Amino acid sequence: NPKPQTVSQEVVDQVQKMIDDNPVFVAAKSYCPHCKATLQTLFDSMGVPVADALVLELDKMEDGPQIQTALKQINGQRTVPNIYIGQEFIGGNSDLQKLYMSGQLKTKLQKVVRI
Ligand SMILES: N[C@@H](CCC(=O)N[C@@H](CS)C(=O)NCC(=O)O)C(=O)O
Repeated sequence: NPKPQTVSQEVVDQVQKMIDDNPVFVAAKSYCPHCKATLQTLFDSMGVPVADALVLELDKMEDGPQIQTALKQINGQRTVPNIYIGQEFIGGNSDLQKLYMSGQLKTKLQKVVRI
C-alpha cells in the first residue's frame, strides 16, 4: 500500500473536513512511539475527552497513505503524529511536548475542550 506523491483536491478537502470537525485531530500510527507519547499527554496528562478528539491510525486504514500525503500537502509535515488543536496546526510530538512544558498546551486546549 505505497504512499502516493500527490492526492486529488477531493482527498485534501476530505482531510481538511476532519480537521475542521474536531477540536483535537491527531493522525498517528499504532507502532509509533512519538504518537504514543502525544496520545498519553493529550488523554492521560491533560484529560482531553475522547469524544472531542479524532485519532486516525493511518497504518490501520486502507486510505492511510492518501491521508498522510494530503496532510503533507496541507501543512508541509510528512511525519506522524500530525497534530491540530482547534484547527491550529501544532506540528509533531516534539512541538506538542514543548507546548506542554511551557503551559501553552493547557491554554490552547481550554479554548476548545472542557479540561
Ligand atoms: N520529531 C517528530 C518525529 C516523528 C517521527 O519520526 N515519526 C515517524 C514514525 S515513529 C514517521 O512519521 N516516519 C515516517 C512515516 O511513518 O511515514 C515528532 O516529534 O513528532
